[in-house]
Amino acid sequence: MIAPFGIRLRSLMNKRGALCVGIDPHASLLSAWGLDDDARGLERFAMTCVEALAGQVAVLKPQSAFFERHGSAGVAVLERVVREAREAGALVITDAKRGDIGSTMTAYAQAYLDQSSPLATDALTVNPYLGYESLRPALDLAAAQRCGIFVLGLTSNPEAGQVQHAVGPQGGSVAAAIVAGVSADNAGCPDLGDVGLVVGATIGSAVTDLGIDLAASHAPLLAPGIGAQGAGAGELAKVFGAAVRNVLPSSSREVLGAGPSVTALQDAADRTLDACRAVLGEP
Ligand SMILES: O=C(O)c1cc(=O)[nH]c(=O)n1[C@@H]1O[C@H](COP(=O)(O)O)[C@@H](O)[C@H]1O
Repeated sequence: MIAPFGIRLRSLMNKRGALCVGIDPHASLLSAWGLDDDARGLERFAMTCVEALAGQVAVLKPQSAFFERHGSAGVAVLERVVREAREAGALVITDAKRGDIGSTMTAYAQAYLDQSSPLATDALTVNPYLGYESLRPALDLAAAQRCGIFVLGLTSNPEAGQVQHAVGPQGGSVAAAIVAGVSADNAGCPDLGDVGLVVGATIGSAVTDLGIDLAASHAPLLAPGIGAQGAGAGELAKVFGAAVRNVLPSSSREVLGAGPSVTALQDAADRTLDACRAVLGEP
């Protein structure tokens, strides 16, 4: 039987280095690559990313919205991207940030995590702000299918603190309550668990300010915000402190902007990985 997601992720981070490249086919990037903003351009763009990077980086993270905006033809491209990236040896996190009442969450979980679904992936980003327990159907199906879940914790957008830093009735922040839920689900894992957290590389001192112990959660820590949103590898040590070993830095636009040349994309990913390694150390 396939190993649980956290074990597969650690093993690939050790082998290929801790880097996730996001496949975010913005209209402006399609244009910069000389492609039309339609499903054919999308397919060319996304499959070039797969060709360049799926055999090289540990994780690829296609962002569903950029595929959905091309309708059913775009979703068909997403299916192909996820399938072929996995076949080429990368782990795939589908970034769809799903979140709904539990009964609907079951259907989202089946769409992405049931390994017989056309959209079957290794891990899914989810939004816990309907309450952590609303995610339970996805957490359960992920565990049964040896998949991962990445729960939004402290996101990289500037307005995130309005909700995530807010103090709840028990006196702790909303984000700390989400991290507590993740920690409970990963309890007993010796290293990385299957339930990750999304913590932006742009958030400065929020983790320490809110008294959050990320290392104790055993969560893989997906850290977007490297590059286009202004964070560099240098921010990682400051944001994550003792948890840096569990960080999976993520960059989309900065790497994608190097295309459409396959070798230029590979070099850009290598440069980002080298910069992160200088901070995170060798795995
Ligand atoms: O879940 C994410 O990946 C995510 C969380 C977050 O807090 N901030 C964030 O930017 N992202 C995603 O990361 C990608 C942005 O990457 P850049 O182009 O490198 O800025 C987009 O797909 C975002 O949806």
